[in-house]
Amino acid sequence: MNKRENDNVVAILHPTGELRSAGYLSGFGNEFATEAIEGTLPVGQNSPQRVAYGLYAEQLSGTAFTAPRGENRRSWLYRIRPAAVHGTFSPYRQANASGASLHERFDEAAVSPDQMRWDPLPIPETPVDFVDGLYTMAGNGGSAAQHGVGIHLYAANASMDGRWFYSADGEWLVVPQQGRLVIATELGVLEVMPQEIAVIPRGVRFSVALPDGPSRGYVCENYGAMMRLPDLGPIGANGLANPRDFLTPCAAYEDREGDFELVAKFQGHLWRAGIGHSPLDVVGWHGNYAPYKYDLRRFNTIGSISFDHPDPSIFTVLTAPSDTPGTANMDFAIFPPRWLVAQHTFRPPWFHRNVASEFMGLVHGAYDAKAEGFAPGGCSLHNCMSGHGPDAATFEKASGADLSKPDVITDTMAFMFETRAVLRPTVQAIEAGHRQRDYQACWAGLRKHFDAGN
Ligand SMILES: O=C(O)Cc1cc(O)ccc1O
Ligand SMILES: [Fe+2]
Repeated sequence: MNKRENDNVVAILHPTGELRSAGYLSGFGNEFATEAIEGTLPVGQNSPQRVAYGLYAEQLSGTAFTAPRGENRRSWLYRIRPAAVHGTFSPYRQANASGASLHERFDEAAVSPDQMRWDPLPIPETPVDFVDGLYTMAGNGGSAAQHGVGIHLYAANASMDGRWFYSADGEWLVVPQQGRLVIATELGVLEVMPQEIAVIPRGVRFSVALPDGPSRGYVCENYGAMMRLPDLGPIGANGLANPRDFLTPCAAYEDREGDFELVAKFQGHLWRAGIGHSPLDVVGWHGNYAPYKYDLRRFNTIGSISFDHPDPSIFTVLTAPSDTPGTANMDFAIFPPRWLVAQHTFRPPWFHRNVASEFMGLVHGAYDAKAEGFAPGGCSLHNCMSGHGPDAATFEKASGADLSKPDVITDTMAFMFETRAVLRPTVQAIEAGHRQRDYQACWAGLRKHFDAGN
């Protein structure tokens, strides 16, 4: 058999021990086929008696075997050792000085209807990698219930070295805010910059390297049905996030042995097991269950060209359905640079209350509803029916703006994890030193303008 390395594979194992990107395949949820060594993938079947090059065949199922064809997600992996090969798991406690922890305990504090906001999570002063730097902010539902989300932040300054992580509890939407991430997964390597996102399916093992040093960002762990592109309705066949801009990595593997560690998130708890080899040993794979990345700057933003500010659903990048049609378990929406041209309209986001709950973050620049206090890396929580909207400074400015001219918002990238169920902040989030306890003051300056005679 011809054992030639695939020409598309730039480098498998970098001298520093890091896997490097071998390129990408384009499209959302496609049936992909990719091999780092030509001749790896069996032809016309999935599980031959003997796989090429002495590899093992292994199926990775992300949906029920019997899920309808349009929903069914699975991939076949051809690997050096099956995923079953590792030691026994014992409870794992994150190593960091700050006490930050990743968990699923959303019932430890009464959830108040207060609007809440936080400054960016401080970067650690001692070496902390992505796993040890994860910090759960809020969530609902859980892995046992298979619906809801966990919302986490990460702040890290060290690359994961000799260890890999996976979550059996949900898929991970990673939104870096500071620092590039090299996410080396079983199915290939994703390089993700701020203003890009990565999605790692439930169960896929990965490590995170930080080539730019101190890094920070957001994670939405989706316990429910997998995220997908929203339907476009009357928008038509194109627009918002276009499928071809989603990139899935080409196969890349390493054949590495040592005294390593596998960390799992399973039913809300972290576990560790010894593993004698790198689990990133998949030489080829095919299927439609795979990690992907997307550049948020490719989003085709659509808005009002007549009057009134549209509902933010127009900004949906990805949506994860619930059992109720039209009511998502979670939506991921962004607020990218755009023109504001609406006439006789208050152009920024309006004051509102929402049956859904809104967790917002800021990747870059400033957000058009908040003149001050919402910093890149910070976050806010506006829960079910809690009033919110532009702060007083934004209201005053926009109420007096000259609407004869279009206004362009540049240098911005805010986002929202919007959920059907109330987002319950964790005790560590409520008590955090970086929580802005005076957040409500941003609306206190909204003066009474009422004049019945006018
Ligand atoms: O609350 C927010 O800032 C998010 C938001 C933005 C918008 O343009 C319309 C509604 C909405 O909830
Ligand atoms: Fe809102």
